[in-house]
Amino acid sequence: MRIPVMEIFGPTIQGEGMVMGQKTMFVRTAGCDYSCSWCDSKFTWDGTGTSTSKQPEDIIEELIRIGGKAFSHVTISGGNPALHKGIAELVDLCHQQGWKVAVETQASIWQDWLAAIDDITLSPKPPSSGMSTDFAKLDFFIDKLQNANVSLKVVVFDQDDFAYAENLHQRYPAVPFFLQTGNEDTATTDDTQLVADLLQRYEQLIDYHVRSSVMNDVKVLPQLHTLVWGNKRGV
Ligand SMILES: C[S@@+](CC[C@H](N)C(=O)[O-])C[C@H]1O[C@@H](n2cnc3c(N)ncnc32)[C@H](O)[C@@H]1O
Ligand SMILES: Nc1nc2[nH]cc(C(=O)O)c2c(=O)[nH]1
Ligand code: SF4
Ligand SMILES: [Mg+2]
Repeated sequence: MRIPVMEIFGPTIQGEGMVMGQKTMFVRTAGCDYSCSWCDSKFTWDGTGTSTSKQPEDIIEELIRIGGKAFSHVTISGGNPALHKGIAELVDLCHQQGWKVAVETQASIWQDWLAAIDDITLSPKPPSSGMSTDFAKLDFFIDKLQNANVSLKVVVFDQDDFAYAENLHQRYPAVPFFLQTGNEDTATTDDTQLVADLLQRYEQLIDYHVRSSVMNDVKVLPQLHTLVWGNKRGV
């Protein structure tokens, strides 16, 4: 079954969340059921980008053509990869190659192939995104993935977002939890200014975190790839 693909790139490092620093290839799918105000990948859903419909076998071929033998891990992101049933086959083919597979999704649409993923990041959206969380759906995800390597990652822009994250962590205390700095300017090419702003936001987030009495087992991380490469695509 075909998958609409926006870009395939790597090897690079996973710049976010539970496996930050892991060398990985990326497959970025097209389309999203959300429209977050601050989405750093709007081109996957706002009509400004072009996708190509690809068979899973062709994606494997392209991964090998681009990455050679210099990787053992593939991250599927988007958009929302969970829009696409064809990813089941892609995951199987990656596993046959001996590669591990990670997925990034906002936990709004369930697919049975999610249970086969090695590193699953669920990233529910805080108030600043303009989206609202269906907690019944999220409960279903967490229940289905209770034996999987799953984590929650919340991007925080302000105090309301932090309060949302606190509430979420208290709802699922056993799930590894990551806070992530929000990038407010996803268009700028002034990397010096961007990095200064991001580090200031990271410090602000650490400040919320260390003062909270309910986030003691939570990890607070920057978006590493934006610190290294700014808003550049395909890294
Ligand atoms: C582009 S999304 C694609 C996967 C999926 N749609 C999701 O949101 O989880 C990948 C990750 O980037 C995060 N993200 C998007 N825009 C961001 C921004 N401006 N600053 C920081 N993180 C951002 C999302 O919250 C998500 O965790
Ligand atoms: N290096 C790097 N790490 C990432 N982690 C999550 C990403 C994403 O856009 O989903 C991403 C990305 O685009 N690049
Ligand atoms: S859910 Fe993810 S891809 Fe979709 S709009 Fe939000 S951040 Fe962007
Ligand atoms: Mg990204």
